[in-house]
Amino acid sequence: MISVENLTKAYGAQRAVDDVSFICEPGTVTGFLGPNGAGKSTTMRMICGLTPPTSGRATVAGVPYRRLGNPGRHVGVLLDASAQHAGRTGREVLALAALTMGLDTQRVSARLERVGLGGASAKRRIRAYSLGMRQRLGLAYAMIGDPAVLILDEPANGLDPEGIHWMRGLLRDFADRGGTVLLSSHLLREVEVIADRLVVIGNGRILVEGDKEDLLGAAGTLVRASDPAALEALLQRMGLTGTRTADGSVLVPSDPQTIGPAAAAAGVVLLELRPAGAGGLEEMFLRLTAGTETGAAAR
Ligand SMILES: Nc1ncnc2c1ncn2[C@@H]1O[C@H](COP(=O)(O)OP(=O)(O)OP(=O)(O)O)[C@@H](O)[C@H]1O
Repeated sequence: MISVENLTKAYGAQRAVDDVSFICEPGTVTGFLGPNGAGKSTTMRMICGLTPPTSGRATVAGVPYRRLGNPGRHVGVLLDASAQHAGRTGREVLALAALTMGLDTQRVSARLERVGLGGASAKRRIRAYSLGMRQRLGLAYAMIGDPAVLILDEPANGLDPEGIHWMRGLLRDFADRGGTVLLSSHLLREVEVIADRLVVIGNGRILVEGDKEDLLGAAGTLVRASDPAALEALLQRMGLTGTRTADGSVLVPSDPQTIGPAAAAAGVVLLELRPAGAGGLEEMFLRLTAGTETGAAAR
C-alpha cells in the first residue's frame, strides 16, 4: 500500500506539488496522469525518498521509504530507465541488485528471460541497449526483490506495441496476486486498459481521483444546442448546472435519456447529445487539464 498525505513541494515561489493526497491499495493498478510539468515525477520522487517534501508525508507499507530496511524487498522503483551504469551488462546489473538485497544470484537468468532479455541481450552492455530494452531491464531490476509495491514513472516509454502488451500483462498479473502498482504514463490508451484507479494531476494539484469505471461512467452528458441560450434556460428550469467545455459543448451532470426528451419538449434543437465518458480517458483527460498551464499550451 502507498499512502500520500497532503504532500507539497515548493521550488521557490512555485508549488510543483500542492497538497496532494491519495492511496494505492494492494491488488490495484493506479494510473497517475497529468500534462508535462504537472508534478508526477516530483510526487513519485518524494514517495521514494529522493526529494524531501516541503510538507506532508508519504509512506510505503506504512513507513516512509527511507525507513524501510532493505527497501528493494518491499518496493520496486523505476523512475529513469537510463540511470543504470552504461558500462555494465544487463546480467551484471541484476546480479549486483540481487547481491545488494542479500538474494541468491541464481534468480537472475530467469528474471532476464522473463523480461525478454535472455541469451545474447543479457551479455550486452547497457550503452548498447535500446530505450525499450532499458525499460525491460528497469522492470526486472524493480521486481528482482519480489516487492509488494511497484512505483514506475513512464514504464511504457520506448516499448514497441508488443512490449506494451507484454508489460500490461506483467503488471496486471502482479496486481492480481495482491501487489500494489503506481504508474505514470502519457499513453492514455494503455492506462485506460490497465488501471483500476486514476489520479489526475495538473499544476501540482489533484484534478480528479477515484475508481476508473466510476470516473469514466459518471462523467455526465455532453450537450450542444443550436441556441446555447435556450439550452441554458432549459437546464436552469431542470435545476441542472452545465459546464462549458473547451470545444463549446456543455457538460451536464445528468443522462442523455433525461436531457433528450426535455429538450424536444421545449423545442431546443440539439446538435450533440452523448455520454461524456464515451470518449474515454483521453477526452476526460483533455477536458480536466484544459485549464492547466501545460494542458492549455498543448491545444
Ligand atoms: N529540481 C527542481 N527545481 C526546480 N523546479 C523543479 C525541479 N524539479 C521539478 N521542477 C518543476 O516542478 C514542476 C513539476 O515537474 P515534474 O517533473 O514533477 O512534472 P511531471 O508531471 O513529471 O512532468 P512530465 O510529464 O513532463 O515528466 C515543473 O514545473 C518543473 O519545472
